[in-house]
Amino acid sequence: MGAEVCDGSGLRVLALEPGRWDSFCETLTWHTGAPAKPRAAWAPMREVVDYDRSMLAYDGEEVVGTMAAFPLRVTTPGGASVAATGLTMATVRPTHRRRGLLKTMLRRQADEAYAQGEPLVLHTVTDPGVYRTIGTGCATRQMSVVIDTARPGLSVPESADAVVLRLVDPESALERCEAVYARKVPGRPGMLSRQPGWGRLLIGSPGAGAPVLYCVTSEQEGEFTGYARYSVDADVVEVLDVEALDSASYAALWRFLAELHLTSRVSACNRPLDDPLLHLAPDTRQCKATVSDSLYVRLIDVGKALQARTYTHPLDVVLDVVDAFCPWNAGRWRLSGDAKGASCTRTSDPAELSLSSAELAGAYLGGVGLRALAGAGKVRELRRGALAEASAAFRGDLAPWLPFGF
Ligand SMILES: CC(=O)SCCNC(=O)CCNC(=O)[C@H](O)C(C)(C)COP(=O)(O)OP(=O)(O)OC[C@H]1O[C@@H](n2cnc3c(N)ncnc32)[C@H](O)[C@@H]1OP(=O)(O)O
Repeated sequence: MGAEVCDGSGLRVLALEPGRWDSFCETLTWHTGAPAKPRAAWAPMREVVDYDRSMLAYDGEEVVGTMAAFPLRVTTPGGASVAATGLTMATVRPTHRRRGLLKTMLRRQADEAYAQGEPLVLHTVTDPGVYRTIGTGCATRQMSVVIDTARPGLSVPESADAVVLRLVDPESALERCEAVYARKVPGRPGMLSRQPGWGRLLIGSPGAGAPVLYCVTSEQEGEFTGYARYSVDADVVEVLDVEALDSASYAALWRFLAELHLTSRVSACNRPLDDPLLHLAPDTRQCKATVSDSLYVRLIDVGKALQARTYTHPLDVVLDVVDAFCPWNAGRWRLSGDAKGASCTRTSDPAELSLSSAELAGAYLGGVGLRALAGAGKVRELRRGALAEASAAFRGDLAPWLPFGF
């Protein structure tokens, strides 16, 4: 990545050199006012960051902007695994804000992704309104759930009694946990495959004062079938993650968490909106759930992106896309697809639905209905019936979900 002058005042954007990782992390902490972390806490990220695509912005010799990039693969509806750069840790020094620096960095990312044939970029963001200005849409939501375990226990199927649970050191079980996770990834849109360093990064490094992380694993007939990782804070079980290959193991793991001695609540901050967990509680009000936005998607190449997923019902529709930030996407596209595959090509046929790239990105993984967006005036139906057809075809059976932050 070469240098670029941002606004004629000497600002430059350069690729992050590997030797500057520590200063990158310290700068972003300083820019956001977040509590400082020791260098060791950031170290595992070194292994998974894409240095060529990560950026530092300079004013003279002074660093005034940061953006980290991670090479990721995301599951789309239908189970395809699509390469996509994940962008995060985007900060601009308070003295340099509102001068277009973030937009310059995102412009570089979009151009580079397009040149490399990547159909999407992914974002986790702290200010969605700012990212909306470049056409990103919120494509997944997550549920934070607190279960009152002082009330009746979870109602698990009898098959859970045959599941063998073991309490193990998270590090020693890491490889087997990652293998289970990898098998889950194609099954739900929004899930990211993890390159080796990510697993290590998630469980963190034990440090003085850090809560102890436990891992309970499940087995059936000698086969490793799942895991839950958690810590305990007073009477609350704080769940990091739970994955299982079958419903009996899943129920057994949650029952274990709910029955830990001297605890009265289980708190899991990131679960899919349609988590079967909600159906394990005998009393619906035992689970207090709150929903928040999670993964943001920017469609870099509308044609390639819409072809990289399948559609729940047969669909043939002409979309008129409004896209100021990636103008190569703007205009009409004929999208034809079904549960087996899709084609999306340029057309001069009359438009049947009109929407912005941000709305299309929000609906892309199947979590947001086009009809709901139309109800808010964000999608216009130009052929009667096109909205209902497209909305049903875009939606899927499972809620898309981003299982871990990047
Ligand atoms: C998940 C993570 O990224 S972790 C990092 C956490 N990040 C932070 O805590 C960020 C703290 N804030 C910042 O660093 C900066 O304010 C940023 C990165 C959000 C914005 O950087 P800037 O360089 O100021 O943004 P830039 O000038 O490029 O503006 C981009 C667009 O957002 C809009 N915008 C920027 N800041 C604001 C704001 N505070 N309020 C409303 N709109 C805003 C701009 O108007 C512009 O839109 P436009 O082109 O349509 O006018």
